[in-house]
Parts: sequence; structure tokens; C-alpha cells
Amino acid sequence: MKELYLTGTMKINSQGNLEIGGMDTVDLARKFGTPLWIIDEEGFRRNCRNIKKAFSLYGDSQVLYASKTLATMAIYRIVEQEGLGLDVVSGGELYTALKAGFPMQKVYFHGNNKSREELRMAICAGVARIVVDNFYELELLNQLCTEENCQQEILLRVTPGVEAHTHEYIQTGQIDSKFGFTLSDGQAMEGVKKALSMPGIKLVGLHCHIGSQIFAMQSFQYTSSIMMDFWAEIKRTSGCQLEELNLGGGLGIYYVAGDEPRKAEEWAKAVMPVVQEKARQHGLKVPRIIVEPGRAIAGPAGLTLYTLGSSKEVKGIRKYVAVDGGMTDNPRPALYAAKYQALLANKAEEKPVETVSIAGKCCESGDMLIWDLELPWVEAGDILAVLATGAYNYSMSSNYNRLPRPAMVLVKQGQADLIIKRENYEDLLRNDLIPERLERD
Ligand SMILES: Cc1ncc(COP(=O)(O)O)c(C=O)c1O
Ligand SMILES: N[C@@H](CCCC[NH3+])C(=O)O
Repeated sequence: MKELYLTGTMKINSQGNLEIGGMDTVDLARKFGTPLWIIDEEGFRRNCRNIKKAFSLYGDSQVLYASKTLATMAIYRIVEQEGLGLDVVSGGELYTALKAGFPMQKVYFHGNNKSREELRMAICAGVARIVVDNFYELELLNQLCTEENCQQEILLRVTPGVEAHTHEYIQTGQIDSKFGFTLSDGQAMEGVKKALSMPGIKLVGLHCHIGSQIFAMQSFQYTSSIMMDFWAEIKRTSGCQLEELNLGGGLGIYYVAGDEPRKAEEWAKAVMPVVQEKARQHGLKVPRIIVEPGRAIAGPAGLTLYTLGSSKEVKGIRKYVAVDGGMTDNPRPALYAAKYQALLANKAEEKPVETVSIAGKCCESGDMLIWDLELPWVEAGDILAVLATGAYNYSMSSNYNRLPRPAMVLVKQGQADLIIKRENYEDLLRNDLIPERLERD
């Protein structure tokens, strides 16, 4: 039997059921229905604090929470209370932050194709920095700031040419990437010079992000070293001393056996001495370091509950058991062949006796959540808990097959609060229109 890796406040309670945030998950399934996303508030807060503390030991630093991981108004409240800033990547995330009352002076606006409207919205909202991704955006932003008679502080996103060891679809720092100003062909330096010459722009620093779900600290170290050399080159060639270096996110988490996540302290310990030593070598001031993790904060703090329904046995080959959700609430297995650990929440202490594959309910052969999972004897009505689903599940969910999205509850010390309402069929029709010519007579 594989050892279960329970994080945060997850444990098996005296009834033999899985518990999170002091709540029995079987009761939660009964009360809120399934599929159900659950977020462990204490776990989420602890992850924020650990990263913040790890970097603060090395001087001036700021941790931003990467909204793309899981953005809701309640989550933003927690992020604010924990003293983190925000990375937002769209007008929608920015709007959510505005509505949640998040302090705009701690918001960084990302994206590789921000629209004119999104940029104007960010300027008017008074975000701290816009992370400019390309020449088109630089020109557009300068034009907008000139029209608005203001100056916007920016970071320039640099593509350092580092291939992180992770799934190809979530690598972002390699030369052949859609993101950022490429370093190796001189684009990045050209971008810096251009930004420095623009009246509407104040270049404050640089940004990079090499990818997600990374365990190899050397990838972060190597990137920091490259970025600091470029930092020094900017000073040498333009005389400009930048202030801020944003090293992105990417810290990996535990999903299944074989994953070897590093602690926040190991991440900080890997990159900060490199930054400090490079600054010393080049005779420069150590920049303010920004990091923007998402998965390492939200991922382990979340789990999803499903109810088991139909099953099918292909004699001698496999037993399929279907859940009441799937790729609509968690597209990661279908997109990246991502793996998850799971258990029967109502039989959490029982020994595994069969190997089943967990199918989603979408009309897609690829909608398989977990292959070959060892479970106790499964019966329709059992509650399956899939762990570490706090990151990139809700935020990447869809209404494929017109499935309404599940609800999300925030649990803490025996209290469970709804933070995302379950969609209903009416919600699915909210934006549907029937043109007059199709009206029935
Ligand atoms: C620019 C940027 N910053 C931060 C993140 C957050 O990454 P992670 O969730 O791996 O920490 C991402 C996602 O990969 C990203 O694209
Ligand atoms: N959505 C990806 C990670 C984030 C990529 C964003 N740059 C995942 O689920 O693993």
C-alpha cells in the first residue's frame, strides 16, 4: 500500500473518515454536494507565511501570490491578510482584486497580450507595476501613459534561455517561448534601452519565470545568475541602476510518489546567495527580490471530493469507476498527464483490495482522472478525495458538456464557508441569446 501524503490540517478522524480543517469530508460532501473543491485555510496561510519568512531572512523582498493558481475574492482577502502582494494576468483577475478591495499598490500586472483596455484599467487602478512582455506592449503602454499624462512603473519580462525540468507545456524560460524579451538575441537589451527612453515609462526592474512544478533548485540558481549578469550589463551600458528583480514562481509540490518538493527555505537559500554574490562581484546594490509562487501556496491546501457512480470492468484488463466530475473541474490530467493521489474519504482507514481507474463523466476518452489507483472495495456512493487540487483546478475549470461548475468551501477549525457557489443550469444559460429569426411563431 502506498503511503498517503496528507498535508496541512488533513488527517483521518475517529470515524475513519478523511478530515480537513476540523471538518469531516463525508459531512461536507453531504452538506454541500459533490464535486466539491475544499480549501484548507490554515494550510493556505501557512504556505504563504513559510515563503514570506524564507525570503525575508535575506533582506528586502516581496512575495506575490500568482492569481492564476486560484483567484476568488475570499482567497484574495487571505492573501492580503498574510501581507503578500498579487500577480494578476488579466482584466478579470484585476477586476476580482479590485472588487475584493485588494491594495493596488501591491499588484503586478502580467500577460503576453494585454489589451489596450486592460492596460488602461491597470493604469487607472494604480497597480504597482506592469510587467511588460514585448515591444508592442511597451509602445502601447507608453502611448496610453502619455495620453493619461502619467508615468507607469514597469518590469521588463526577460526570457533567460533556461529550460526547466518540467512538463513541456509549463516551461516558459526557454529561448523558443512566446513569453518575454529574449535575452540571447539582444531583444532584452533593446527593450531596456527603449523603455529607458520613453517618457510614459519608468523601468524599475526585470522579471523572469522559467516554468512551473520545478524541483531542481539549480534551474532557479542558474536563472538568478543569468539575470544578475544582465542586470550588471544594463548598469555598464546605460548607467541605469535598477531596483527590483522578480524571479517568478515555479516551486514544485508533492502530487504522487517520486515527487520531491523543496521547502520554501531551500528555494530562498538556492537563489538569494547567488543574487547577493553576483551583486558583490559586479559592485552593485542587491536588488529587491520579488517571487510570485502560486502552486506551492494553493496546491497542497486543496482537495476535491467526488461521489463514485457507475463502473465497468473490462475482463482481465481494467476496472473503470466514474466520478461525478472530471476534466471540467480538473483538466490537468487530460492536459499534462498530471498524476494525483486519492483515497476513499469514507473508508480512509480501510486497506486497498482492488485497483481501479477513475474516469470523469465527460464525453472524452481522455477524461481520466487517475489510472490504476489502489482502493478499498469501491461501491457507488463512496466519496473519493483527490488531494493537492488547490492549484490550477478551479482556475482552469470549464463548462464542457454543459456541466455546471462545482462549489468551493473554505474550511477552518471546524467551520466551513462557501466561497464559490455551485453553478446551476440557469447559470449555464445566463449568456445564451436566441436571435429573433429563430423565435418560434
Ligand atoms: C509569470 C508567472 N508567474 C508565476 C507563476 C506561478 O507559477 P507556480 O504556480 O508554478 O508557482 C506562473 C505560472 O507558471 C507564471 O506564468
Ligand atoms: N496551469 C499549469 C501551470 C501554470 C502555467 C502558467 N505559466 C498547471 O496546471 O500545471
